[in-house]
Amino acid sequence: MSACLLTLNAGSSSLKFAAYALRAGEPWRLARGQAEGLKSHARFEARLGDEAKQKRTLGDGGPASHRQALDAALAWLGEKMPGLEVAAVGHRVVHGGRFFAGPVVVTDEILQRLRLLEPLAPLHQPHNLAGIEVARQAFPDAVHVACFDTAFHRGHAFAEEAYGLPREMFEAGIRRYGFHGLSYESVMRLLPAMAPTEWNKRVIVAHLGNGASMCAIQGGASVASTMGFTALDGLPMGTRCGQLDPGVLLFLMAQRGMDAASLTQLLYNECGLKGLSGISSDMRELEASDRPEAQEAIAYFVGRIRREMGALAATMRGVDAIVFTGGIGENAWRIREMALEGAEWLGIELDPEANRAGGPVISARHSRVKAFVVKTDEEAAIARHTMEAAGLGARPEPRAKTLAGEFE
Ligand SMILES: Nc1ncnc2c1ncn2[C@@H]1O[C@H](COP(=O)(O)OP(=O)(O)O)[C@@H](O)[C@H]1O
Ligand SMILES: CC(=O)OP(=O)(O)O
Ligand SMILES: [Mg+2]
Repeated sequence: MSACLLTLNAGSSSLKFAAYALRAGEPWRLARGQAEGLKSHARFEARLGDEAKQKRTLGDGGPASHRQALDAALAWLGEKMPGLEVAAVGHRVVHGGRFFAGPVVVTDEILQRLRLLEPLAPLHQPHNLAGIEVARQAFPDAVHVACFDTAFHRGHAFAEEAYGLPREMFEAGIRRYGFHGLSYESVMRLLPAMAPTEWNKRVIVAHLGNGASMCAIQGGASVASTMGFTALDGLPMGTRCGQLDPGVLLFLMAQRGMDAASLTQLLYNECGLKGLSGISSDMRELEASDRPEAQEAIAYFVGRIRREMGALAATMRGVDAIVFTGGIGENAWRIREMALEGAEWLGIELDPEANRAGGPVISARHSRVKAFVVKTDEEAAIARHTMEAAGLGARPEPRAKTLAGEFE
């Protein structure tokens, strides 16, 4: 088998992977798979070429670790693609901090720098970096490339990047970074074919997965994100709180004696859909439940999407297209319907039938603002960056900005 490229994408509830052939400057997908539902009911599914998808539970069908998921992915690749010659591995790394504004070839020194950011993305960064370590051992001759979720947002204006904190803290790197950048890049690559006149005007993309954020994109560039310094801010998520009054944290510390470790556990693992419903972090389980707590959790999730839609539209002085993506955004038509209910004031009118059918166009024909469902392909974004950074494609090396580390 000729040389190929692998991608690894550890999300907070999933591990997605793919294998690509290297053809004429573009990655050509050979196989893809994922372990998902890692926090509730872990399942593994994968497909080689046009073969039927293979599906099974992972472990005992309850929660599973990212390490179990990675072992299953590498075992499946070894079995289905024997003699696989891996020239490069592209890794999704959620936080690039101030250090990295573009993809970078991984070295020991870079790994060390990325480890400093683990406290800023505890649900992701440790798994991203563990994936790099395991893959470097499994494929020692391959070039390993880190591709960052934060990179797409690095051009924000000061007013979008800063918090209302003393200036010295901004300079020290305490600022809004934004995440899900690889997903937004992937959506923006697919959107021109669907929205030839709108894609480079004012677009709001809602990435609704286990992690969830929204992004204002103008002229093809990110101008604002609902996520900030960490992937806790903005929308509520599977187990994360979303936007929160910092006074709540002061109260919990002073009155309930909570420390950094217990607050980290609370805010990252026990809040959001799971905390509000007391049932599950998984939207499918909440949609299937008739308990009022499940419906209230969904109402809170949708209400915050509506608020952020208004806020991002205000940032861009209007909106021309809205896009839903991510596990929930692509599959949950009820959530899209609720999120766009009453959005005529913004110029958005839904076509309920098209929305139920899954789009890709879900706005009514006469709607001034167009609405779409776009299937994100973070793996393809990682593969393209990796080809370039590893020098395997036709295009030149991307700029990789390395700055001094404030968190050291
Ligand atoms: N058919 C569906 N209907 C409703 N929600 C769905 C559906 N399929 C997936 N989801 C939801 O998508 C979320 C996972 O999104 P995903 O983007 O795969 O996760 P991650 O953020 O870990 O990458 C879960 O809340 C899951 O319930
Ligand atoms: C940044 C983030 O929240 O990612 P995910 O949605 O994959 O958990
Ligand atoms: Mg994800």
